[in-house]
Amino acid sequence: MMLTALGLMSGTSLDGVDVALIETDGRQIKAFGPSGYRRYTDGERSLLRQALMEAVHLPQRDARPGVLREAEQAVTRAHAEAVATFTAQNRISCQDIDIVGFHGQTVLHRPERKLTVQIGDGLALAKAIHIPVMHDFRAADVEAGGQGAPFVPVYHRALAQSLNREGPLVVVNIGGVSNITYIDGTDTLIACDTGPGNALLDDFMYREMHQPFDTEGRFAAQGKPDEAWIAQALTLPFFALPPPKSLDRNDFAQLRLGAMAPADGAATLTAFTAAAIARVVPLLPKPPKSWIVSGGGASNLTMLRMLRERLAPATVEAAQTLGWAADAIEAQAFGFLAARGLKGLPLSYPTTTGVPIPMTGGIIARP
Ligand SMILES: Nc1ncnc2c1ncn2[C@@H]1O[C@H](COP(=O)(O)OP(=O)(O)OP(=O)(O)O)[C@@H](O)[C@H]1O
Ligand SMILES: CC(=O)N[C@H]1[C@@H]2OC[C@@H](O2)[C@@H](O)[C@@H]1O[C@H](C)C(=O)O
Repeated sequence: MMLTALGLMSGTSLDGVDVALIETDGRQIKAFGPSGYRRYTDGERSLLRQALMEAVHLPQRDARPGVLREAEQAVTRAHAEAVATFTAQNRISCQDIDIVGFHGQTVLHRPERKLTVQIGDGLALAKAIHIPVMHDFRAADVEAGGQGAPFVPVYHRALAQSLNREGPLVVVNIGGVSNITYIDGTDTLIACDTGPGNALLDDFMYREMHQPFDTEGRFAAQGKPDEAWIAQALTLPFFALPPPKSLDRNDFAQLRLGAMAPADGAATLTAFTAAAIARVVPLLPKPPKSWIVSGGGASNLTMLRMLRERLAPATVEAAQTLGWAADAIEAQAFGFLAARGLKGLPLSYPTTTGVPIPMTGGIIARP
């Protein structure tokens, strides 16, 4: 049975809430609906930054000490507003939506402690928007011993079905953190986080240039990467680990650039993300022939150029050039995952998160 699912994603970049509608049976994509975006206000973003700092000491998934309670309420409210605006603008009635997939905001990811925390109140959201809400997608996976991330691979596989690209094909999502899905035409999906995405660069741009990000990579284009710094950073043990593996947004936040001009700093961090993605190639069964780049990083032209240099002779294409809605893919994915969760289909596999057996997940809250 086809479902109309609305996906809501608030990623590690802390920029805002992506909204996307999708028609799917959880296996195939029947149609894409519209997508939308609700930016976090400066106040919300600084509350979320405080919540990330406070979450470092969280003992368990449902604890909400200090500012975390207030941050959770803000996340829920922002999502409710995002849905209200989206449905009004697109003249969609809440009765037309079967399920909402609500990722929430990750504030801590420590799978080795069986702990991954996404704040956002599923029940309060369901009551506010009058639609059933699926949430807590990652909990069952980490509880069973999986990494709890990445979860978009099943959706990347569904998207890739419509493509005619020479395999193996990799879809790489460059958000706050980067992750890949390796698809070789067999049933086996291989996936992992690869290292930084835009988060280090965003934090650097904010500190040095008082800008939220490096628009189209124009600033980094004026600088020169410090290859010795990148080679040193790539000696961190994470990069040599085989997939599956996952990261917390702030796992590399302690890395410090040496003294260099700001443009060289931006170039170095952009090249570090590209080099960390390329570092995964020897850890895959075969070298990929085609790469498709999604997430906000696909809008960074310097990032795309650096990826092409490091992945040649493989082809590198931005998802939007294939007609995919690069910025909406993760929101679509959580709509798709909600449909899968409703049907009890696996959300994660031993080869995507390291969970011992294919695992369904998500908790449903009804209005
Ligand atoms: N026009 C642009 N030019 C350069 N970079 C951009 C542009 N638009 C977005 N970005 C980058 O993409 C980031 C947002 O990416 P995205 O929305 O994919 O992240 P996310 O969903 O929060 O992260 P994650 O996938 O880690 O959950 C911004 O913070 C910025 O670094
Ligand atoms: C714990 C968590 O929220 N991880 C995010 C983060 O952002 C990118 C990368 O790290 C990925 O592993 C994941 O998000 C995507 C949507 C995923 O699960 O596939």
